[in-house]
Amino acid sequence: MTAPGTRAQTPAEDTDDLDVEEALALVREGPRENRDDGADDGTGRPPGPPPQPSGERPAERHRAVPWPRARETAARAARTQGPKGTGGARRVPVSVPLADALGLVLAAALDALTDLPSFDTSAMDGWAVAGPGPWQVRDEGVLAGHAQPEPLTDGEAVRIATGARIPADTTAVLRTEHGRIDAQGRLHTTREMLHGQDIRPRGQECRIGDQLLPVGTLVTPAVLGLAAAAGYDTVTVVPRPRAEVLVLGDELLTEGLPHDGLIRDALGPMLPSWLRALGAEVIAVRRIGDDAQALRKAVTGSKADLIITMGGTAAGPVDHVHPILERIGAELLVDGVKVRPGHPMLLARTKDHQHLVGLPGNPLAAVSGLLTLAEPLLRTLAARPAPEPYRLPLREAVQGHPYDTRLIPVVLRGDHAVPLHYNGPAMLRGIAAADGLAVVPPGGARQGEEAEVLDLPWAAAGIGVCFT
Ligand SMILES: Nc1nc2c(c(=O)[nH]1)N[C@H]1C(S)=C(S)[C@@H](COP(=O)(O)OP(=O)(O)OC[C@H]3O[C@@H](n4cnc5c(N)ncnc54)[C@H](O)[C@@H]3O)O[C@H]1N2
Ligand code: MOO
Repeated sequence: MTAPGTRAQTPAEDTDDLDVEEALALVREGPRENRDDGADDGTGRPPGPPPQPSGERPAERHRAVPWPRARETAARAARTQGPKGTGGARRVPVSVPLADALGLVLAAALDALTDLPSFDTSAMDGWAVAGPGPWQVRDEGVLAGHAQPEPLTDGEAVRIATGARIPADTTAVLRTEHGRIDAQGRLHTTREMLHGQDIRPRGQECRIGDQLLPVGTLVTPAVLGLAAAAGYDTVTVVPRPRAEVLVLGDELLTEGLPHDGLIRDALGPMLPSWLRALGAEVIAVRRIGDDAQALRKAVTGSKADLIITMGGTAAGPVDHVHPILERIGAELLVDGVKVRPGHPMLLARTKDHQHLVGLPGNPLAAVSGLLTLAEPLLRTLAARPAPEPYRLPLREAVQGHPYDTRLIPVVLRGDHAVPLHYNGPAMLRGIAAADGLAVVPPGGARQGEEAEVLDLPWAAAGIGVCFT
């Protein structure tokens, strides 16, 4: 690996960060016409037969789908009949207390349960007055939250607080700063007054039964506030999809320093909170090791909507994910994706209303799988709106993979995406500092060229907001 100081001047290719397989694929880049399997890679370039990069199962290149198609497949897999307006989400709506609704999506329209305001109310601190001044001021004032005050008679005024009920026959509210009391105790206005001034009439914002927000609205803090104001204690929402995480690999330690060929599990601490940020409820995290029977039992016994496995997707002696899926008769919907890192990722339907996303074990490859397959699937299950795609110019050139999309950690600086180094499949150093991932098409991107950017859930929303 090159010392960090020498990297600043280099384009964000980092061939030295690539695994052997990726690096070989790069040097073996053939002419575009010699592309592999005839599949559309979303670039509009003509397909052709592939060279076989080393370390790849031959059959995999034929099954691997282009990155955009993998995302569409994952979104579609979750789409069946669901509440109208929720984009086909299949979950049965639930009623939850407002405190638990943040980040969920409304499965029933938010119709006002009351007029808002529900009574004529003062918009300002001052005096409620009746008729033209000067006015005789009552001794007793009117505060917010109190019972209906006595009606005013013409020429009478009463001290009133913002939000208090307006006495019957009030013609206007005079603000404190616009009134003057003379020596006889009479109230005068220092400004011209309009009839109805600073009175919020009942129903000004909505009438009972008005639709305030449609089905499909994401529940934000502001939506919670509106729902409360409109009289709701609970709202009807699409429930969080339930996710179960299966951590594979005998080499993983849960604490302490790596030793004797054992390494720290980096995905166990990362995935559950990331899944929650993507809208899931994580119902279990199980450590399976490299035990095929335990994996089978965990998969067949799971009650989750989405099972996520981490590791074991490739063709090694203890890579049990493919064999187990085959044995239980799961339907492979995506078996390899033309994306680096992460190409061995997979998506399977394990049974009705249950899917499994197999993330590769290399940590950045797992992130790639999470954003490529789990994100669209969870988003559709949760009926969340798809993020609006956006593109930014790259501050540095990024060398591409010859045939596959690359996902490169970037920080956003001004109007540019700055590619980060340490973006190799086994590295988390780049992504831990990143605001997003740039989507670099096959063949790469020049300096200044625009690339799509996938936001990381916490980059825009703030860490406290997105992990609810
Ligand atoms: N013959 C082939 N070998 C490999 C291929 C291939 O296509 N053919 N693909 C390579 C690529 S690319 C990747 S990515 C990995 C994917 O491998 P698996 O999904 O089977 O993952 P493992 O072999 O279990 O682990 C790979 C790597 O990641 C480490 N790992 C696993 N889990 C964790 C974790 N929770 N925290 C931190 N690190 C983890 C594991 O120790 C390995 O070093 O396969 C290549 N090989
Ligand atoms: O190239 Mo793998 O998919 O390490 O990421």
